[in-house]
Amino acid sequence: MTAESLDTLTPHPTIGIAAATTDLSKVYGSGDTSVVALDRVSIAFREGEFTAIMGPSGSGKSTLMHCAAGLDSFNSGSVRIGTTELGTLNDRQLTQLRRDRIGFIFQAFNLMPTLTALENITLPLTIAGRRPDRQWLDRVVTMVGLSERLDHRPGQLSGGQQQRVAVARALVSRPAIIFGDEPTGNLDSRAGAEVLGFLRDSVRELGQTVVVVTHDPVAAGYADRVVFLADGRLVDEMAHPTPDRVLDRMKAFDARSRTS
Ligand SMILES: Nc1ncnc2c1ncn2[C@@H]1O[C@H](COP(=O)(O)OP(=O)(O)OP(=O)(O)O)[C@@H](O)[C@H]1O
Repeated sequence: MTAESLDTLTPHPTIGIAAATTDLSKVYGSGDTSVVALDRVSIAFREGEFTAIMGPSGSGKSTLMHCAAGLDSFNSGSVRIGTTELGTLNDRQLTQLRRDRIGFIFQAFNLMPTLTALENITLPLTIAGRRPDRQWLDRVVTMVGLSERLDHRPGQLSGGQQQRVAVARALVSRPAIIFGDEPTGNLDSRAGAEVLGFLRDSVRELGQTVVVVTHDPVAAGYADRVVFLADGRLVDEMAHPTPDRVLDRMKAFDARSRTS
């Protein structure tokens, strides 16, 4: 094969990529007490793909997510959302980008207790001074099964329902990417499965890009691919994961780290 024909097979690096990091490094502290949380991590999150980030405790999962989502600063390398390099933005622009282009789902739901489910879902749009697209809002609310609960406040909803409100809130502004930090960590397995099912539906039916950090092989089984971190480095990747295969891979890492 000629170099020319090879080149035509190589996808353009920005097309179809919702977010990417290149040689991303993050160090906490300085001197003897410094910790390298991320060590030159390069990863791309393709549009319309569901990625799970896994790895042992302290391997850098949350740090990677926070840096990729513009929630945390980094020491070197670069992060982009779509074609926007985060390093070129000032604080105001970064806040705006997070608000308009990124959806967040946290373990602790982070809903406003005094607002109804509907008001919570539309809050990012209200803050941005945008009107909800009624059809889209209806589609999102129906997809997460909240049509009958829109007037309820978070305190009147189960944990699973509250997280579904958070999923709808993340989806409603049609962000370039949704980041979830242990989004099912506070839910029982049934409610967790529902929330993960909705996230997967949003990828399949709405073309949403989703990235979640998780410890749970069952949760990772909902993703299109799993990336594994260890000691701040990307060490492995698995396409079309199943919980059993993910568990086997994690056991293999554990065995290797015990013998090294
Ligand atoms: N604010 C901080 N100050 C100092 N060190 C930190 C800070 N936050 C994280 N670290 C360190 O950076 C490394 C990566 O942490 P991180 O929270 O990203 O890992 P994680 O894989 O998400 O862990 P877990 O699964 O336990 O949540 C760890 O060694 C951690 O102790």
